[in-house]
Formats: sequence, structure tokens, C-alpha cells
Amino acid sequence: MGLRIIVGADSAGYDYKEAIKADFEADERVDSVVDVGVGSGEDVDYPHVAVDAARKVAAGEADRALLICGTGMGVAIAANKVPGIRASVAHDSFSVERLIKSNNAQILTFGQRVIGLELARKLAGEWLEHAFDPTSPSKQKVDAICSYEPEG
Ligand SMILES: O=C[C@H](O)[C@H](O)COP(=O)(O)O
Repeated sequence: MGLRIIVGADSAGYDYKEAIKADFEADERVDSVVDVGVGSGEDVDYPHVAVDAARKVAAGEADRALLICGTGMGVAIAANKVPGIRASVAHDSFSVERLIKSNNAQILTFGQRVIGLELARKLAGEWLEHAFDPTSPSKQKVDAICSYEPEG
């Protein structure tokens, strides 16, 4: 079974979001792609898009989200406000891999003003390959992160 992915961006990340969304839609490793915006010409502040996407992931409506803003930092900071979500910017191959394999993060973020489009597309493709191994030594560290979540 393929991945259910959410994509989202503010206006500073719109172009990359559209390009990578098209890549995902053509990728057999992806079962579904849901776009939470922004749309063309739309201007929504990045925290609202990021939290919308993160809430959907936390609710189990998708497996992962890829969020894009100018730097990737704002959407990551906002997404991490949602309980249960682990999100980070990663602009290199090793970090993208470890974000899944070490941190079991559900949300990857990019900065359109920071990396080139072709690198972003390549990293997004690599991201689909990685899976968290719950028998790995990383599991107890992720569990420790989760132990600091506020009581629900
Ligand atoms: O982290 C924030 C993003 O980069 C956003 O796209 C731009 O935010 P700013 O307009 O506040 O710099």
C-alpha cells in the first residue's frame, strides 16, 4: 500500500508545492495526495496552512505531509505545535533519511528561497523511500520525545 500524503505551502512555497505535488501524483509509491493550499494567487500566513496539514496527519487522515514556505522553518515550527507531530526542515539527503529513520517524523519541510527546485524534487522522491523501523534503537528516543507531550 502506498503513502497518503498532504502537501501545503504559503505563497512563498507555492511553486515548489505545485511541482512536487505533480511528481507525487505520478508516483506509484503514493496512493493519494491532498493539497491543503495555498491556491494560486492566494495569501494565507504559513502557520494556518501548517497547522491544518499537521492536524490532518495527527488525526490519521494522511501518513505524511510535505510543507513548503520561504525557509521551511516557519511551517515546521507551526506544525510542531500540533500534539503528536514531529516536523523539521531538511535540505540534504542524509537529513531527509534520518528525519524518518531516527525521528519517525511525519512532516518534512522545505524552503523555496533556500534550495533549488531540482534538489527539492529529488529529496522529496528520496523521502518516499524511507521507513521508520520500530525495532531500531531509535525507537526509545522517539518514545522519549513523545513522553514529553502534554497530557491529552
Ligand atoms: O518561516 C517563514 C517563511 O519563510 C515564510 O514563507 C516567510 O515569512 P516572512 O514573510 O515572515 O519572512
